[in-house]
Amino acid sequence: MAAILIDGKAVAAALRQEIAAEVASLAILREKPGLAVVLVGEDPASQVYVRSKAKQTVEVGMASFEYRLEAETSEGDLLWLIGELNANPDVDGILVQLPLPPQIDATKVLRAIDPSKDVDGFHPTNVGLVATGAGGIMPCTPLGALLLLQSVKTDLTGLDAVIVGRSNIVGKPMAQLLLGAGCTVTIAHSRTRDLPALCRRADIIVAAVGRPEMIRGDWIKPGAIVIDVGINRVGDADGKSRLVGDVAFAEAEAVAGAITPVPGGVGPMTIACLLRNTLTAAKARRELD
Ligand SMILES: Nc1nc(=O)c2c([nH]1)NC[C@@H]1CN(c3ccc(C(=O)N[C@@H](CCC(=O)O)C(=O)O)cc3)C=[N+]21
Repeated sequence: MAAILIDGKAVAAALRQEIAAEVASLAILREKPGLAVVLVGEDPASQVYVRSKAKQTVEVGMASFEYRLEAETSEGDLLWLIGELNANPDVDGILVQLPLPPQIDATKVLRAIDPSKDVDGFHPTNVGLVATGAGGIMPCTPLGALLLLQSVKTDLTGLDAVIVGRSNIVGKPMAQLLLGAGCTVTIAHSRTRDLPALCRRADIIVAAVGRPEMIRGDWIKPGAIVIDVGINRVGDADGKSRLVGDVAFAEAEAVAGAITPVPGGVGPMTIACLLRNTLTAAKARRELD
């Protein structure tokens, strides 16, 4: 039996519609929510993401503020801009696109963002609030992955989840969200012994390692739900490039119960969740929560 294909594009579009409706009703009473995106340097992939973030922000009825700074921008100048955005009442959410150039300490920059405007959920205050189940802003990619899981199975209680990858951006916060949803969570990484055997026990696999097609079909328990967070650009034999995930999709699809594609899986959800976090932050700042 072939796997259910989890359509991230469709789930994200439905989520954006809900957000747009709520933004419209909110905007009757108050200023519309605003999202500021800061890009340092000219990384082409980052430029594509920033452009689609701005477009979708406007589409749901929010204000979009874009800041494109040259690659040589100093840490001090970036910190100054963040101070301005923290103080600007039209800005509800601030996102500083990662990675940052080497002269800038990303940790320092992320800590400078007002936690109530930290729509990426990367500030230690939000990390701590989410980890203790005390609220806080959830990071967009793990939140999107969780919503995709719940789109095929509403109750995840008691399921064995294996997350492959231990990054602060995906692996660790994903573990917190799955714990919160009642899963038994294992975080695997490059030093894990016998990763294939560990994965074979999982009801849920979340792949977030950034290695093209590393997770093979025979690592997957029949019927398991597979969420592929990886976005890897690889060169084809004919010289063209294409996007693949961290999961060998064709093999995995034959075994899994449900699986996300790349592209069209977690990626679109990341942006939809960014908009959701911006709306949540805007409501909190307007004391409508
Ligand atoms: N502070 C910060 N927050 C981020 O959330 C953040 C970041 N920095 N730096 C870069 C990564 C990457 N990221 C993506 C968002 C959407 C897609 C996406 O929509 N991808 C499409 C395909 C896009 C394509 O064709 O290239 C898809 O998977 O279907 C991908 C990647 C957010 N990031």
